[in-house]
Amino acid sequence: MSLDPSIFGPARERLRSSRLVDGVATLVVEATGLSEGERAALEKDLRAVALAQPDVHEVRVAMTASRKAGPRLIAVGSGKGGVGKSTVSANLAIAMARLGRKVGIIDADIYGPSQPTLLGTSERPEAKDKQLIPVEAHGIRLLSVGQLVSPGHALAWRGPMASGALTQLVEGDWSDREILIIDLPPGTGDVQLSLIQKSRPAGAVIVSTPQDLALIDARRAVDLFRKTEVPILGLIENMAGYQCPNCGETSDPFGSGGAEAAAAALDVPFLGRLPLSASLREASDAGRPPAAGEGPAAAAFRMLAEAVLARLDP
Ligand SMILES: Nc1ncnc2c1ncn2[C@@H]1O[C@H](COP(=O)(O)OP(=O)(O)OP(=O)(O)O)[C@@H](O)[C@H]1O
Repeated sequence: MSLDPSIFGPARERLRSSRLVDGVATLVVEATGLSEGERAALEKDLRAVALAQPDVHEVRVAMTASRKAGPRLIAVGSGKGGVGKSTVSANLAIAMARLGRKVGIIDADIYGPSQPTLLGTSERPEAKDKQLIPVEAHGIRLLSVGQLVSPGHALAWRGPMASGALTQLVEGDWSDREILIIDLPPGTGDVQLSLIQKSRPAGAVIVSTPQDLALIDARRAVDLFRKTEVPILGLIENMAGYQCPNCGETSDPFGSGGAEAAAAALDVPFLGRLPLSASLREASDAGRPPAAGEGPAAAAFRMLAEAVLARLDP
């Protein structure tokens, strides 16, 4: 025997079967595309309706979801600008590629798209059947807002125009990629919110500097990802301590451990730190991402990449 689907109202659209045997109702529900929260709410509603039926003593709900093929997204965000989010995104992507992953990067920073500079490429993407084909650089693929507009113009964009362009980037031809890093615009406003809702990242990385102010901003980023139910893979502390250009030694003129403590207080994993380093900045500005080379910076990014991947696939 089965329950009459109409008792479930609009939720019946997701109901695939509703059997009733000896007072036990078994509901099979199609949950593709729903967030954890939406699934839980749907399950609660269905359960309540079924339990209210006279012959039902127990309800079992089975959720099924067809896994969408394609890359998994990792959003890299920061509460404010200038903390090194783009630098970290680019080098994480390259370090992951060097660990054998097929990686793409979406530069969604409408206020200052810097990935073409960081990756040293001025190539423009071609379009095939209205779909953008990402360009290749340092073993990864890239689509950037910066490739769609001339420098300095992105800033003037308003809501719908910006989100139209961002949709084009997200819907580019990423079919052969396993992982897509998305370099979000700095901050925690509406642009970030709608991009996260649209692209549904599998996880998020937050970049912060050790200064108190930036950590308050990191808290905002944490709140944004919690609100959108994106699992936070962890916090990366950037510009932590000062690396002497002569001897390579790192000192902590402003004290150390702030971000680690903040991560603990925010209840997010601490993924590691990168020192303030003149050579890192020079190489980045010149389009030579340190993660693509050898040396301490490459090793640091490799460790961060491993930490992120370990959280993504525990
Ligand atoms: N660890 C570091 N040591 C030295 N300089 C760094 C470090 N990380 C980033 N920078 C430099 O800081 C500047 C800002 O970095 P980046 O553009 O990556 O930050 P962002 O958070 O993405 O900024 P925006 O919000 O403006 O996009 C760049 O000049 C970059 O080279």
